[in-house]
Order: sequence, then structure tokens, then C-alpha cells
Amino acid sequence: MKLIHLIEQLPKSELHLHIEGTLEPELMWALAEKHKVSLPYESVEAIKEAYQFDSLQSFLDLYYQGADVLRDEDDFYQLMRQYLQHCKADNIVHTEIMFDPQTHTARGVGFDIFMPGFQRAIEEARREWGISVYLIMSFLRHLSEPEAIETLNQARAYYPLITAVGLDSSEKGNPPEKFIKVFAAARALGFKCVAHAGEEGPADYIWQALDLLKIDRLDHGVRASDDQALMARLRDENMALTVCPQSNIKLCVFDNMQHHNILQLLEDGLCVTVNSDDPSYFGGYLNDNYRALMTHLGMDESALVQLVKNSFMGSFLPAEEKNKWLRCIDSLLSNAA
Ligand SMILES: Nc1ncnc2[nH]cnc12
Ligand SMILES: [Zn+2]
Repeated sequence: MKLIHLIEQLPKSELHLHIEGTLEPELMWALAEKHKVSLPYESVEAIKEAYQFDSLQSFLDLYYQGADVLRDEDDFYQLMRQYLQHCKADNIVHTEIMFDPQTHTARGVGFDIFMPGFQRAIEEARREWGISVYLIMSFLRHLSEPEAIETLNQARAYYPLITAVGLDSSEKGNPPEKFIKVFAAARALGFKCVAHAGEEGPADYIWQALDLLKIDRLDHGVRASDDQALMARLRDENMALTVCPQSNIKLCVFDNMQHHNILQLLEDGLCVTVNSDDPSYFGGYLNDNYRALMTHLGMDESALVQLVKNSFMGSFLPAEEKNKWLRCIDSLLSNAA
């Protein structure tokens, strides 16, 4: 089978996706009209044209502003429903989705509004399409640790719906060590832990995420290649990295896709995965990211298969589910041969 078809046909898992980053300009526009929110754009086209970034912060400023149109339960339902429709289209059978409670609670939109909206769309996707979904509650690192602790407490009624906690937003100047207590508390409650580190920030932040936050998975982590001792540690621990190629180009982490280090990290033996991060803002959902690696980095079939298998191995699915999908991939490949 041709590589381009294999990308589409393989069952895949996505492990790094911010639900607020799937807000398409059309939905943003419609919700702004619905709630009489004034947007600093004249049209849907103008929103799309504004998506030019030179750093993580230049993106985050627009991303938080865009999220302001999300006001009621049905808005969060629609947001989640649209992303899960993309999952169906891209043959994503399992996804672990981050959400940023503080982006909403700061505006008076509480857990009792967004969680039921997410939950309704998730249940539908499970029933209609058999997609499994885990949720990752992310703390905003530009805010304080007491605010993260308050968020963890506010979420209490929804703990059964949440698998992991995460750490995102402005990385530089907000090191993982700022959040030791809240991650320890989350771990004691039984949550898995992930954190963005080594996206724009230095390799030292990855060490901190491993040693101080005791993460189970690393979001981005591309700066690990600056530090050979760290590379060995990640390899030895079989730590999964959720790399987001198109995001890294849009946010100028690499100058262009030809210079991205994802396939080098894979060749160096790390458990690398491919993800879309904020697809509405970065111009591509999951399969677009795989296609970019094929077109610009010469990804071959064996790299593709390893990346897709890693997406299950690095997930928080139980071992029997992971094995089921790995067998499914092998049988699809042997039938295609
Ligand atoms: N790429 C990214 N890095 C940090 N925080 C984010 N929030 C949404 N996308 C993010
Ligand atoms: Zn991210």
C-alpha cells in the first residue's frame, strides 16, 4: 500500500491535543454572534489571516482571546463534537485530550458548564464511532501554584472523568519546579502526570519535569537533543514524547519542516509520537502532520509504523487495549503486503 494511504488506514491514537486549540474560525464566529461577543476581526477570513505567529506567546495571546466565545454547555459540546468528527475522519481510535479549566473559570465559566458539554460529545463518539477518550486537565503555568491547587480542588466532582493532569502555557520563565506541590497532590489522587517541557524552554526544564514533577509522559521535549545525558535517560525510561511537528514550525521552534528533529529522535531510540497540538491554529489535524513528515522529511513506512505503534504504547490505555491495537496494526500491514 502507498504510504499516503497507509497514513489514512492505520488506526491511530492522539496524545497531545488542546481542545481549545480545535476552535475553528467558523465556530468562533458563530459563537461570537450567538453570545454578542465582539471579536477584533471583520470576518472569518480575517481570523484565519491573523494566525501568523513568531513565538509561543504570540500564539497564546490569540488562543486565550479566541476561547472567550465559549460560554455555555452547548458551545463546549460543539467544540468537542467537531474535534471528534476529525478523529473519525483521520481514523483516530483513541485520544487523550487536554483542556485548560483556568481559561474558563477565570471568566466565570465553571466545571459544571464545560465538563457536561465535553462529556455529552465524548459519550456520543464512543457510542456512534467507538472512539475512546481520556481527559487531561492542564494547569496554566503563567499562573501561580496556589491557583493550580485551587483548580485541582474545584475539579473534585469530575475526577472520575479525568485521567491525568498536565502543565501548559508560557514555558520560558515558568519552570516545572514552580508546580511541585500540585503535581504531588494530583499523583496522590491517582492521576497520571504529563507536562509541556523543552518546547521553547531548555533541556533543564525536561530534567525538572522528570525529577520534580515525576511525569509519566513528556509533551514536546524536542529540546532534549541538546543534552546527550538526557537523551539516554529518556531512552532508558522509555519515556514517550508527544511531538507536534506543524505546531513547532508555526511557532518557530524549527525554521522549517526539513529541519525538524522528530525522525532523528526516533532513530536515536526515543518513544516519539506525532500529534497536532492546536490544529485549528496551526493548519493541520493529525493526518496532516503525518503527511508533512512524509513530504518534507522523507518518512518511510517503517518510521510511520513505529510512530503509530508508539502512539498506543505511549498512551494511558490498559495493556490489553494497547496490545489489541498493536495486533490490529500488524494484521492490517500483513494483509496490505
Ligand atoms: N503548544 C503549546 N504550548 C504551551 N501551551 C499551549 N497551550 C496550547 N498549546 C500550547
Ligand atoms: Zn501543547
